[in-house]
Amino acid sequence: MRVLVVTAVAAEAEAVSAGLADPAPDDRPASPGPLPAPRPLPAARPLPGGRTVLRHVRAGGAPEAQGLVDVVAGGVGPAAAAVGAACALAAEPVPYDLVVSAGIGGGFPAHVPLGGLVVADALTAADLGAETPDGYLTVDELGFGRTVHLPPPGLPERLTRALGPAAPALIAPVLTVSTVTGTAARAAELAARHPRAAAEAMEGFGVAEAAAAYGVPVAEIRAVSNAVGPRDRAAWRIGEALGALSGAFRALGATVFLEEL
Ligand SMILES: O=C(O)c1cccc(C(=O)CC[C@H]2O[C@@H](n3cnc4c(=O)[nH]cnc43)[C@H](O)[C@@H]2O)c1
Repeated sequence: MRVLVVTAVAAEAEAVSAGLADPAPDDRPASPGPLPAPRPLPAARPLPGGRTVLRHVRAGGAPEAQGLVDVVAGGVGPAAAAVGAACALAAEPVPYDLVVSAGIGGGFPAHVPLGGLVVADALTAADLGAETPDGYLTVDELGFGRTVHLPPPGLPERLTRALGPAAPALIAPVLTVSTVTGTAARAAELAARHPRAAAEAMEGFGVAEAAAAYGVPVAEIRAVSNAVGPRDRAAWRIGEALGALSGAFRALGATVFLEEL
């Protein structure tokens, strides 16, 4: 497996990397072993915009057969994320098997608690469309573009199984927004339009657009740092969410990312 993980900010990339580099707990299924600590990509392949790739390689075998997870902080928002993901995809001579959008996110409290994990079964652009006198229209309804990318069938379930009971995750749509929801009215509007959505973040759909352009499957994993609703920055539990993100990638790095998906 060759996996590209795209986060928004460096703190998220470091949390993912820390999880990947951490030994798996004893009660996990036997695996070839944890991915070792990351090393920076060779300077010959820097990414534009000062983006850095953290590379985790499974030791042994020929270079082209090695399991590999690259982690890059692409930037905040769908546009930066799409650029970051596309640059990383373009820089890698051997194609990736999977691109994962990962990071912290807002959770819809009816579905997921703070610190909880969501594995997306749909990566949905929730504000890519037009307001009309008759309501909101998505770009698909307007007749151009798309607003939803889906992971391969069964992948969210396999990822969730690999997370295991220590890091239980909900499988549900994750919304991508360009503006963090900050009012109850906006939260209610999004929930009415996307009743199954469990989380919102700002990058998944952008990462998915880049992955689709390269013909690579996509997934999204979010650790909930705050509730979607009235803005209360003091109530954000960023440390807890980053810890949950590390835990998730600790489990995935020890098992599923080393196998065929
Ligand atoms: O301040 C910090 O220490 C810090 C550490 C890590 C990450 C952050 C971020 O602010 C990351 C921004 C990132 O988080 C996603 N996010 C989180 N909550 C929401 C939300 O309610 N609605 C939308 N997006 C959210 C988003 O993907 C941002 O890119 C700070």
